[in-house]
Amino acid sequence: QSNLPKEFSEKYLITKKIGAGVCGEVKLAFERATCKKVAVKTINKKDFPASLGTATRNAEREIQILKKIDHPCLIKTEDFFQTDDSYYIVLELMEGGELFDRVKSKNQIEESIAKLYFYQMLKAVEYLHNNGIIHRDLKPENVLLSSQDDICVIKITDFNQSKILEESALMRTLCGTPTYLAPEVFTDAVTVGYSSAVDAWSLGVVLFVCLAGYPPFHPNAQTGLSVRDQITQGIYTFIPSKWDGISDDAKDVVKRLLLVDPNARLTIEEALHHPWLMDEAMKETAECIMYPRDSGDAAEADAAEADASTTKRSREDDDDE
Ligand SMILES: C/C(=N\NC(=N)NO)c1ccc(NC(=O)Nc2ccc(/C(C)=N/N/C(N)=N/O)cc2)cc1
Repeated sequence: QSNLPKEFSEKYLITKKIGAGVCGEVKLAFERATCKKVAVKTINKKDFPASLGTATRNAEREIQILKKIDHPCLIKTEDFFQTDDSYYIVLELMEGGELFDRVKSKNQIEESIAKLYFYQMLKAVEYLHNNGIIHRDLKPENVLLSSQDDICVIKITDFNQSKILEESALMRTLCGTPTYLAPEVFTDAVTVGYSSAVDAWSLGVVLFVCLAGYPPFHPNAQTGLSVRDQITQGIYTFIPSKWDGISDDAKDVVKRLLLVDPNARLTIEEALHHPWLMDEAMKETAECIMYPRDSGDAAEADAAEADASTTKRSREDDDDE
């Protein structure tokens, strides 16, 4: 137990390490008052001595984002603590662990399950983009599963790389008439910079890995190209043995997300309207697990239904007499 803040260790009992990240680890903890299991993500500030300022600013921004977001497929945080060398984020425990480990253990995820997870990821990222947030680090390690079952809620986590789209002077300039505007203002990296399309690309890679069990861009690809060149040239292979059993619609979504030109790439909105996602049964399942009617409402609704059917039956009996 490194030097945990006193009020933290009074409230939580930290037990074992359950996940490890680049800038910190995830531990299983119990809230002493309720014995409820939680996850605690530790973010070490000292790991970035050079850019201590950045790490602190990043963590502050991440905590600001974590407090603001509210969606069934985005991680919920319960508490925050910090010492001079670490941040402690207390989160809901996602019993199913990370999608990364699920894909590794299953090798390939069954197409209908991959579609259910992908639909939830799209809804979560749609919410982020509608709230001016770009995640920028979507990967299977940052997609958590709510249970060991295949059919479960997924939640996106780790907003360490996220950007909040603020109204900028440049954005205001670009809204005005560009009569006197120099060309480089339009083409300058800052203008073209990160857009929400980066998240669509990443989701394409995540979907590819879920369906095929191997990443589209990887070091020992037969291309002899570096991973960076494979990505910038959009060169990847659908290995037949892995993709033969997978539908053409699924392949088409991947192809349209892994387009190098961000303007040609599917947006999250467009992906949600792709034929592969026009699957009412899947959407019904997703809505049901994302927005469970709590037992009270459900019992009430069932009672009302039962009541209605008895009334109907008694009317029929009357008719029979
Ligand atoms: C149930 C279980 N394991 N079960 C077991 N018995 N394992 O032995 C389990 C549960 C959850 C996880 N992962 C998990 O919760 N990750 C995670 C990753 C990142 C972040 C955040 C906020 N990051 N923010 C930053 N700045 N990052 O750098 C939060 C959570 C792993 C295993």
